[in-house]
Amino acid sequence: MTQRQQHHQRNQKQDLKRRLPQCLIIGARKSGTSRALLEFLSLHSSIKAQKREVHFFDSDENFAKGFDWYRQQMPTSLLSDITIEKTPAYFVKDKVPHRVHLMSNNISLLLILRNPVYRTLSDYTQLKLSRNRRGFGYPSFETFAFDAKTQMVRKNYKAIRRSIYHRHFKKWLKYFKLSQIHIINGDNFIKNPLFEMRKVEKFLNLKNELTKQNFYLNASRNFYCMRLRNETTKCLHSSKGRSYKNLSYDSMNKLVKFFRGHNRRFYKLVGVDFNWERSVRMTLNKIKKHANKNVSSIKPLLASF
Ligand SMILES: Nc1ncnc2c1ncn2[C@@H]1O[C@H](COP(=O)(O)OS(=O)(=O)O)[C@@H](OP(=O)(O)O)[C@H]1O
Repeated sequence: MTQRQQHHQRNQKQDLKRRLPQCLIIGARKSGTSRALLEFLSLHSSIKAQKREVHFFDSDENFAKGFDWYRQQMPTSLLSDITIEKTPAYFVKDKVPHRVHLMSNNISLLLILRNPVYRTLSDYTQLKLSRNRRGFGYPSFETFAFDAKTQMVRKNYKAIRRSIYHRHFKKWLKYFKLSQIHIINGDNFIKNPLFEMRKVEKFLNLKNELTKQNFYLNASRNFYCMRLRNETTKCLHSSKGRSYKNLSYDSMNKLVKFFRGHNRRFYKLVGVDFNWERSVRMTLNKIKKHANKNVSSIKPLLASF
């Protein structure tokens, strides 16, 4: 090693510290935030990610511990790296945007959003399976989502409320410029992760490192998995990429109609039309073809049922 290289290595070591994140993945829950986006981003050599959800900004108890405590939760990084933390609950919790702004007003924010109908079903399925695992039964999706008397969509059901994106997004726009928030189309991200990851690299001013070699479509999972640097492969946990069971055409259609206006308001806020209704309508049309109008299993987008 030359003297210059030794000097450079010494400087780099001294530079290695725990730093507050310069980028946050703020959500949304069940959109690919927790694993897919963070794992795919971590393939980049300049990304230093805390893999655990720290829940700093949404928990009063953690926030009271202060920014220095938060910094200590981060992995070590070089000055040239980008430290990232993700907690999907950040997107929907009222206090969070202000608290993030107190830490940094020029932070970069990543928000991955799926079609709200699929996100809602995914949210319900997650809660149902976790109750079932503990040996409890769980009421049907319709019991939660539709008023027993009127059969109208219950906007206060948590899984629905979390999918009314414009309401949550408005709170972020009070503190941050639209240009600071990069929205990833979660449905596209499932189908073509490289395309979406390249846009993320650009947004974060990272050099373009990710290539098609990093991703491959796993036939049995019907989802993209990663090829790591040491030539091994890694898919996400089997709890990611589930099928949603037993939703009728009418229930699904009711959800599509409910979200129509909310989606339009969101498109207007961000200046992008995500065309969510079109993609879910394609699923609906497939369901219609089933004689009994019952969906035995939906696996959106990549797989057919
Ligand atoms: N490559 C790949 N492999 C597996 N799963 C993928 C992938 N890309 C995106 N997704 C989608 O990620 C959804 C889970 O989202 P999150 O990780 O944000 O869920 S959580 O909020 O942390 O529980 C998960 O939701 P479900 O399909 O409902 O299980 C997936 O649709």
